[in-house]
Amino acid sequence: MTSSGNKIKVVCRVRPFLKTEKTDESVGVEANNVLRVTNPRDTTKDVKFNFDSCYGPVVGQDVIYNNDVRPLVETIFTGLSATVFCYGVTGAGKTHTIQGSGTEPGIIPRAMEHIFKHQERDSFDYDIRVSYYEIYKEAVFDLFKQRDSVAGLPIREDANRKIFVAGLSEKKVTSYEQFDTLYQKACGNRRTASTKLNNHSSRSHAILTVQVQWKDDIGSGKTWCGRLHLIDLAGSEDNRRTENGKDRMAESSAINRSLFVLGQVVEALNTGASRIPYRDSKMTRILQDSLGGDSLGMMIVNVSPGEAFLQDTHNTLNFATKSREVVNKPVAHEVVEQRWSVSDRMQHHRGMGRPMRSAVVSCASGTLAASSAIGNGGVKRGRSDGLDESEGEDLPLNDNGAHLAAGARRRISPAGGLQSNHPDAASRRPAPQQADFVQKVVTARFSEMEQKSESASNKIMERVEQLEKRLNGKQLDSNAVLDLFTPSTKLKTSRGWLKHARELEQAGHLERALTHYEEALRYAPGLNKLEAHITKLCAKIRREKRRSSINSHGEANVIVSERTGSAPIVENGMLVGDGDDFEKVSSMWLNNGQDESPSAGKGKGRQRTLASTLLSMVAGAKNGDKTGQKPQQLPAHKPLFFPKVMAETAAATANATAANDAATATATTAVTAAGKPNMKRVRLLGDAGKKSGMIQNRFVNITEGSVHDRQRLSFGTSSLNPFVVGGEEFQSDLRTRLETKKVPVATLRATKLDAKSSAAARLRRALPDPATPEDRCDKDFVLHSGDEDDAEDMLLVDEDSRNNLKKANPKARRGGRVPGSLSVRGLVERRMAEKGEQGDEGRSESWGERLSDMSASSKIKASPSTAVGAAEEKLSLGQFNDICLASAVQMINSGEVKKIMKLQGIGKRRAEQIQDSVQSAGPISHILELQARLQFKNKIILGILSTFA
Ligand SMILES: Nc1ncnc2c1ncn2[C@@H]1O[C@H](COP(=O)(O)OP(=O)(O)OP(=O)(O)O)[C@@H](O)[C@H]1O
Repeated sequence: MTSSGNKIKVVCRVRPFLKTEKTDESVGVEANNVLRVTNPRDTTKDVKFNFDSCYGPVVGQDVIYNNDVRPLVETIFTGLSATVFCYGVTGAGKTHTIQGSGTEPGIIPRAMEHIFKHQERDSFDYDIRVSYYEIYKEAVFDLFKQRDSVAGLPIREDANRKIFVAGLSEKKVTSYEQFDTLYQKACGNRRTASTKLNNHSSRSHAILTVQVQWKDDIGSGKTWCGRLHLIDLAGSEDNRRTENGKDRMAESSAINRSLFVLGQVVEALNTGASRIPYRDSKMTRILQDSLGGDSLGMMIVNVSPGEAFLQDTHNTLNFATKSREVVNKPVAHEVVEQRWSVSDRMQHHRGMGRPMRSAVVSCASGTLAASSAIGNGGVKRGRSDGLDESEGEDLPLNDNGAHLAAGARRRISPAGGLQSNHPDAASRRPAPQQADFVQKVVTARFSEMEQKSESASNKIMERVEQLEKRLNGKQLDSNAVLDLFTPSTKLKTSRGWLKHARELEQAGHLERALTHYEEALRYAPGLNKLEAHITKLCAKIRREKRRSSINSHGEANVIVSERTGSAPIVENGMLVGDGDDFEKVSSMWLNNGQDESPSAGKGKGRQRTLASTLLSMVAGAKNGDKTGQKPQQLPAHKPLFFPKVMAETAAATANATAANDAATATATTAVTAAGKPNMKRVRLLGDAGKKSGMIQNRFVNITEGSVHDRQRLSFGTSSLNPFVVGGEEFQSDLRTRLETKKVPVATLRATKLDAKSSAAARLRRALPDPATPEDRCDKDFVLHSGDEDDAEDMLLVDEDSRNNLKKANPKARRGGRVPGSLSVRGLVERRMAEKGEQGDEGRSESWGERLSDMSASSKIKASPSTAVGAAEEKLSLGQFNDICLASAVQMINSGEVKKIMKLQGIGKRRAEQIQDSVQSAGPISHILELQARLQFKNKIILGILSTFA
């Protein structure tokens, strides 16, 4: 016994070899308390284990009982609680030890006999009650009731934090015979099955609780209550050896899990952990008082002999050794008359009838005086299980798991009933001379408790009243409900959400996990770790979304993130914000414009133009548009990636009569630049010099839908590639990054030339052999930049490569398009050439007309559904290219209402509207417009948009 409590007593028992087993010397008892076991890792060596007692195979049931269990049973007559549990792997002899057989009765029958004999000897009037239940697959079942008719019973905690099984039947027993009848019947209800390792294997943990209650009518007049828990744990199983089928496996995993938790509880108790995981399994919850609680605890470790079980034996003994360190603080329990408890009040308030009126108060064992007992008036209930009166009286438990006893009154000397051999028994035995002192302590504690519970009760009542008022006034929102929860309920709820969140996260459902985590935080605000995890998870979700939406040009498609944010957030160089960020974004641009250095006067102008465009876009979006459609609601809870905002701006500027080319170009360029995860490009826009201007002109052409400069126009490749945007600083930065290979390979790879293109292959051959695939990507990227001049301007091609390029592609020298660049324009040309037509290179021809022309070409027109399918497939593979674009546009232009309906998941009328809208104008601007106005969700549309924007 330590100064602060009692260590759990650990007793080891080795069962004899069974007839079917091969005998050996691997396990043996060396002394009364030393067990020798062959080391499973090195069978030439032995390992020795020390326990309070060790019993070999020939030791009978009576020896163990009399030596170790009897003293513990005696302690219940001092108002203490005691627990004996058998632990070990399957087939090690737990049931034999605790239950025994007809010829060799185990601890339960011996303890009951002992209790009744004690009663006979004693002049006290003991009220003895038993309950017997099992935990099968994490559900509690009453073994005194028929298995089929009962559902799992809940485990609860009473006002004194005592664990009890709610609704469990309790039988009053007055003789051993009466108990035995009940017990034998109940044993038949227990789940057992035959496994390879045990013909009669227990599939559940079984707990018999004996409660002994008496009243001291001579001394203090108090009622005392002692309890004995006798537990047969199910054995841990190695399923490879048991060869369990599906049903047995399910049982086995529940058994193993609860035993694992038991191990964790012991570990936590030994290491002084702040949280002891009692609640992680029903079994540990029930054993809570016996493990580090206020019961006296004894563990019987059952081991099987023989080499075949060496590893199991070793594990069991290691666990048992650890368990020896667990310290309990036993207290004696007094049953007191109690006023209405908090839960009683609540019950009454809810109209659930009268509360019970007794409670158990614990007293530290060292200070408690022994009390004589006289039964008081009891609360009886009619029989519910068909048993006759002689079989035991069935009484309900109150919230505290206590009963009022009934019976005659007799006198006994306080210590008279104690015949303990237990070394600590004397010290725990209450001293009569301390009775007054104890009485005072108990009274003081009780009145303190009463006050506390009174004030808690009042608070709860107040809350309930508030809740009712609000419910009547229908003012209840979820936060109000939250207010009404007690802190512990909040914590429990939070834990529930957390548990689900973790499961979801593990299963890869990140977004659902996130909402669950957020719920958990709502119930338990201020959990820093949780907050940090949520932030991390958000970032992960965004990253994954971005990754999955990189198109073939390495550009991020328009991404709709589910996270909201009050301000634009820069993450990985990408701006993320919610719908309300329109103004913020525009003002940011405006500020940028104002902040431009004098050397970037032009840039400043552009920035301002862009800002005002954005503002007009915002106004347009908020006030509705010319078409008389309903004002568009900016998605409050659908945050937008920055590029989308920019894309909408581009659409607005393209359609606005007041918008000029410069504004359009700036907006479009900005869109492109913003679409890349490098905000430097955006900042550098103001510095863009001649080159930037040239590029802008291209955008003007593209956005306006006319072809000014065919030779320079190359859709979806270099012209739209943000890498070409920017001034010297950006370019040199890019070059450095390329040299150090820090440019994401995916980005570069996405711009790879079509391998089937012979022209591309020719060019590739002309270049020095790239050492790595990444290198090749670099080169391809360069080659695809449009022409040799562009490549040079971008500083991405070294001198040699440039010369090779010139040699391989004489056209490039003249500023012609690089062969193999499969642009839409190229396709148009090709189709026209096939048809024997000369393309009109005049400025008057609109891009829309050309695209329609192209759509009319047989290959694409032949099968619109195939084209759309191909587009979708390409998109899903991240290979969106010009052909996809053309196909998709063609599909929309072809006016297949049903297809639009299907793709957009919208109604027929809406689809017709879209079709009309598309048909009445050039495709590109309208795709953008539709995107902005109608909020297309389809990935093809988003793909198209990102290609243009
Ligand atoms: N001390 C003993 N003396 C004689 N026979 C024993 C002893 N201990 C165990 N046995 C026998 O060993 C076999 C397995 O014992 P038991 O069923 O008690 O194991 P268990 O640990 O309860 O297994 P499970 O966890 O699978 O229920 C039984 O046939 C039992 O009679």
